[in-house]
Amino acid sequence: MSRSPSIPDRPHRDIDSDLPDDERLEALRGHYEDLVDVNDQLSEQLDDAEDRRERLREKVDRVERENETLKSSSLYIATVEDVLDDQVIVKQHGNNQEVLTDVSSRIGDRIEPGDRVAVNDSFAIQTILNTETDARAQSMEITAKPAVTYADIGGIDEQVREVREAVEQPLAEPELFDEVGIDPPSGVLLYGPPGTGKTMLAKAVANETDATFIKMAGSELVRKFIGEGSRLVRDLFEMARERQPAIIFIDEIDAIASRRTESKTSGDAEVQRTMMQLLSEMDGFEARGEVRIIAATNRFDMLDRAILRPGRFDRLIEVPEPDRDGREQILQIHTRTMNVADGVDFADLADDTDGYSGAEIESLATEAGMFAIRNDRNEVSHQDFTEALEKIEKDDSSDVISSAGYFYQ
Ligand SMILES: Nc1ncnc2c1ncn2[C@@H]1O[C@H](COP(=O)(O)OP(=O)(O)OP(=O)(O)O)[C@@H](O)[C@H]1O
Repeated sequence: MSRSPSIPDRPHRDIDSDLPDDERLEALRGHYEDLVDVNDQLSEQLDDAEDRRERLREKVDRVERENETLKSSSLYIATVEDVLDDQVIVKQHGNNQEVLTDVSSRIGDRIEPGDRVAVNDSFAIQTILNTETDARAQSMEITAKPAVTYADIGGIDEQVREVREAVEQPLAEPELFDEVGIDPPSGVLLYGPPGTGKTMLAKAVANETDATFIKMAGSELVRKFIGEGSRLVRDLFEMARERQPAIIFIDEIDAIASRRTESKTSGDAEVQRTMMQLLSEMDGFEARGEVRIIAATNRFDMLDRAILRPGRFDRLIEVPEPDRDGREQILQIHTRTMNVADGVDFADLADDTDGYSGAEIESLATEAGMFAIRNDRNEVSHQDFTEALEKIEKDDSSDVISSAGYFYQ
């Protein structure tokens, strides 16, 4: 930018009043010319200043437009690896590319190794991500005290008993384990077909022990938050420690802990890293602490055996499809708040729902209620249930039911 021109001195002339008139007139004319000269210089400077102002205004407009574009364009997520004097090393998520990038003083003063940042195409850091924008908050479901109780779970009494023993007791009566001198199971793995109550079981323990329920889905870890997996696993355990007593529930654990495949794509390496992080968190875990870990899968066959070693998921509980009595119990649970007619025969319906999971029985009850509404009744009859059954069978859900067994064998 050009430097500001100096303001010309004010013209000054001593005019002796004793001078003859013609000489005084000459001197005054000279002074007048000096003044006109200074005036011209000042007007020129004024024009220059206005030009400069105009150019600055254009520059501000351009910067504002660029700023708007930056705000609305996509940015990449990266983690700060190291902070140097006026540069930082960031590692882009997903491809793990490390880049040395300049950083403005506005951001540089606040940045620390480990921070998550948003970078643009040229890796310039645009912003430091705060917890609201953090994937950690989006990837976990956190409930202070879930509403599910053991009374809401039907047909899997033996599994409820086992879960209470392996998860609830160490939280509620840790002294029992201290006195006997044994460690409770580190992690509990629930396996079985979809919709059989695995998530309900984990929630019910949290309810019973007044523990915070923190759920993370394995599939989301590797599909939705690419490049974030191992960090999120670390965050998951950290969050559980902050909020203990807590139950960590990792659903679809097979997504991060499957047996290694032959292919060595970067996606596999990422999944592998996420699993290693999970194993290392579990290995460094205080078994008698106030955080319990439950995982669930309906692909037990696919699991990497490394996660089942002692000190990891060392208590396996199979949660099967409900048997006939179980189905009757579940039907009763899911019709508790429904206006059911006297003639509804739950034993009969239990016979007709062979192969149904708890979730499917719940949909059957809802569907029966829909039939009653469609027929302008506020009471649900036995026929509503049988029609609902026919509709569900027609929708071909039976194929899904019969294939479920194959998955978790
Ligand atoms: N044993 C059960 N007793 C009562 N309701 C059940 C039972 N099993 C499943 N349900 C109903 O089905 C819904 C889904 O069950 P839940 O999420 O616990 O299944 P899941 O085994 O975790 O399934 P997924 O493997 O698909 O995650 C529950 O909200 C509940 O309404």
